[in-house]
Amino acid sequence: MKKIAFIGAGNMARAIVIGLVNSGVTPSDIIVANPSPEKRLALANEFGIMHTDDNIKATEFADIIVLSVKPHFISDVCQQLTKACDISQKLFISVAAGRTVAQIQQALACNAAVVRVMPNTPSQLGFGMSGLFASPEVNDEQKAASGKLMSAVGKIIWLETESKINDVIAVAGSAPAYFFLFMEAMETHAKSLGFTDEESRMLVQQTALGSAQMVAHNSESISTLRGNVTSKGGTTHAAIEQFKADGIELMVKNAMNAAIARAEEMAK
Ligand SMILES: NC(=O)C1=CN([C@@H]2O[C@H](COP(=O)(O)OP(=O)(O)OC[C@H]3O[C@@H](n4cnc5c(N)ncnc54)[C@H](O)[C@@H]3O)[C@@H](O)[C@H]2O)C=CC1
Ligand SMILES: O=C(O)[C@@H]1CCC=N1
Repeated sequence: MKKIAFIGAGNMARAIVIGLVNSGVTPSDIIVANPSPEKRLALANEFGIMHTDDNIKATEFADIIVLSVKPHFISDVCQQLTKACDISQKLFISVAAGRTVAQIQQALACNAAVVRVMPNTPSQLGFGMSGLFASPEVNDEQKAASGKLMSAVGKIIWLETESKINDVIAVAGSAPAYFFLFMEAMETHAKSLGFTDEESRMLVQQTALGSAQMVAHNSESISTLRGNVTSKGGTTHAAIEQFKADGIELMVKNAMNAAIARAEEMAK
């Protein structure tokens, strides 16, 4: 594996670093740069990776630079990196939502090889789902390296067009939060039904885990799995009909489209 620098040591960088180290990448081949010490020191102490407060040093150390700062910092960070040694041969991987290849290359002041990745936080457990788009400047070796890097933390799909990144945001990048919201709502009502905090958490957690495992381990459609739980005229039927009457399909579609619209707006 090549040397990898993370610029920004927040949630997403942490998720990918944990996944990489757990998948066997040598910790001393990873460096994380962050101006404030807390998050980078926590990562360095927990996983034995290198750390610095200097983005340029991290960039000079690595072959692959993972841009993992908030979208509104991407341009400033890239402009700063142009002061590092020759960056033209490095591979830049951006996980930022709403920042295009063209914007990144403009800030880097060169037609650098850029792979846009839209990962999600389950990457920290090796259960990530990422969509990847490679700019035309990315060569076969760099494409393979970025695919290998993200495959270390979950499943990947390659995208033919950059705009599909926004669709991946809606279906996977933002989506863990949708499931958490649903689980939170169930947990809250379980408590109001009189279960203890611990019982509520376990009831919801184990049911979500079991359901996801059933989807992963069955070839039947998700719709069939739902049907198998739903006895005609029974309790599940009553619940599902209530969800439908309250407009769950439209709610989900509108929420996903809102994520896409926001990503498009952020790219302007
Ligand atoms: N959190 C998520 O579930 C996902 C996030 N993303 C993308 O990942 C990127 C990072 O998001 P999070 O990790 O959630 O944010 P975060 O706020 O947790 O982490 C960003 C980190 O960057 C650091 N930082 C700020 N300015 C910096 C600079 N000039 N140089 C170096 N580091 C700097 C901050 O101190 C912070 O630790 C965003 O662009 C977001 O769109 C993509 C997919 C999923
Ligand atoms: O909320 C966001 O903008 C980022 C991108 C996908 C997940 N978190």
